[in-house]
Amino acid sequence: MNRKQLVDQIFSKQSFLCVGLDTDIKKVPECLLNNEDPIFDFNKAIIDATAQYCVAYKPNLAFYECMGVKGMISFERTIKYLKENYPDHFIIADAKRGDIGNTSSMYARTFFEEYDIDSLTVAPYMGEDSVTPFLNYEGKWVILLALTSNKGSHDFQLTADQDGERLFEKVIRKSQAWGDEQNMMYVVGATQGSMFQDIRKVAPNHFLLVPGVGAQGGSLQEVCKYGIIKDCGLLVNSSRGIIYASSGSDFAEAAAIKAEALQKEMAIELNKIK
Ligand SMILES: O=C(O)c1cc(=O)[nH]c(=O)n1[C@@H]1O[C@H](COP(=O)(O)O)[C@@H](O)[C@H]1O
Repeated sequence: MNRKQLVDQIFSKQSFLCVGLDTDIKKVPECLLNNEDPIFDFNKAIIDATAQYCVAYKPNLAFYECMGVKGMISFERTIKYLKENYPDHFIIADAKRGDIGNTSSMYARTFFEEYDIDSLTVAPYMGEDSVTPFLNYEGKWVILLALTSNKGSHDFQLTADQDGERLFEKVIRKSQAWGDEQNMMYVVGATQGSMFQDIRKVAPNHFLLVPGVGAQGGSLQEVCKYGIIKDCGLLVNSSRGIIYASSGSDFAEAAAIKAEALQKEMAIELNKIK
């Protein structure tokens, strides 16, 4: 999916919500546990209930890989279901990959050829040759970790060099020589608040994937105040806050209510940039 198609979806649906499919078998409601593939059935119900309120889905690979082959089958079925039934939704494989060039090429083949997913989260730590193999695919996106939502983001990402440039700024500045605004986004945690001002100084036009609203306590209003741009430039993710809104048999309806509430707030923010 290219940037224009993503932006068209955002404005037509009045939403820049990404629903995180962090599906933990230990949190799947009891009513599904005797099914043959409870993870897929849970995802399918969540997708059907929330699709009208969001523009993207982000399955996090950790939640599938931890179940071995069975988990990967649930992942593959989820991707296939999305592509067949909701082809306009942007799909993010949250796998945080990145390795020496020939290994990154294999990761790229996995997610962009075998699964044919729109985008992949990538860790920048190993530098240019670990990232560029992901950028050779027309219509596919690298989503590079820049300033993450967790406490540990302070350990390295905020450290400045002798010229005062912080590591997350260096990542964003240098990586702009590898990809562009049409094939590269950055991850910036919603918990970073006013730091979005600093992000927009180095990446004024790039799309940002913003996890951390909901369970991690980030503020959508604050993210928008400092981070929104003319064509929106934001995909805001919530996982647990939506998919585990209820642990009962009404889990899908409860997820829809949470997703709709976020979509309504997003519509207000989009109205401000019209
Ligand atoms: O790359 C990510 O998506 C990510 C980056 C980051 O800085 N913080 C972060 O929480 N994430 C992911 O975003 C999701 C957040 O989930 P919730 O906190 O349940 O909404 C998880 O899948 C995390 O792995």
